[in-house]
Amino acid sequence: MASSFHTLSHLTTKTTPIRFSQINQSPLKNPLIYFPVKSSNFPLRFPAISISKSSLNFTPKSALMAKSEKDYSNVDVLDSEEQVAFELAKFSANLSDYFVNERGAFTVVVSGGSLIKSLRKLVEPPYVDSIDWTKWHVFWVDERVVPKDHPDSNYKLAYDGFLSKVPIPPGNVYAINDSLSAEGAADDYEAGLKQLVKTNILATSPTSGFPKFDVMLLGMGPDGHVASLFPGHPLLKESQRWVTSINDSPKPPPERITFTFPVINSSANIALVVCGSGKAAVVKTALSGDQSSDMLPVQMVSPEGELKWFLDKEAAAML
Ligand SMILES: O=C1O[C@H](COP(=O)(O)O)[C@@H](O)[C@H](O)[C@H]1O
Repeated sequence: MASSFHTLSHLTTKTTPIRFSQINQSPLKNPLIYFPVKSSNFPLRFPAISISKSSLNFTPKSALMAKSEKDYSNVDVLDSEEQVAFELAKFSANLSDYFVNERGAFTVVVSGGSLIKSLRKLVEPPYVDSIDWTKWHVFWVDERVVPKDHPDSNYKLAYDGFLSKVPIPPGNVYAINDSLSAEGAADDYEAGLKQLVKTNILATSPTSGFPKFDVMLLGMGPDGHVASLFPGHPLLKESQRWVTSINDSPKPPPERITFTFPVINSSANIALVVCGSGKAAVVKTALSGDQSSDMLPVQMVSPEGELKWFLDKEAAAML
């Protein structure tokens, strides 16, 4: 199925999304090399986690640890959300340099919600000037099926807070086709991703066969949802599709599309960015390794590559 992306004609943009077929697909330097990059220099490290996911027939690396073996080495607790934003910018810029150098492109997946505000330091010096934005390819881990100028649109949120401020080529911004139904938009987005795999902009994981993005920058809801994958929802078990639709999202608006867990967990790098006291209890449950706790979607995030949590003090208060 041919894929399409809508042009946002009513906005004057530096980064207007266009149809997949219009993308300038220049050959990549080294399309097959994907290495997770270990970030460093984060101020505070905890000793770490063990999480049970056996109830979902899912065996994350952490589940292989002994129960008592806590390892919080991938959890960074920063003094404030401002510090989180600084560290997230440093993390993203380092990965950008690495992947642009290795393969001539950088595939970045963003969520909606509070994450976008935490990207604000990327659009300030030194990063705004030092990053090779022309090599960025931007995707959404989930999107609400609303027009792109609607207040609920994750595209609009990212455009207003981030994309409008950096010179990413318009053809490298992959928004949904908002003229389709949720199901149609999910099919269309998946077809678009498959097209990008064919042109080596997007790699696939040799292990899973699913697309392997260089980095996913994800938020988490107060109920532990990530992307539009909500607690107890059957979509948590989706194992075939790359992108799927949901018509009964418990958080409005109800109609959305979302990447599935096999795609999320094929990533080379994932940053989970969580701030505020309202999420402290879920952070504690997610990182506690409490075998008796009900499964939270965030506990199913277990990438092939690296997972790093960025927490402010408030979100980490119950650890
Ligand atoms: O509905 C959504 O919510 C989550 C979490 O949002 P936050 O504002 O609590 O950080 C977000 O990650 C997702 O992309 C969005 O569609």
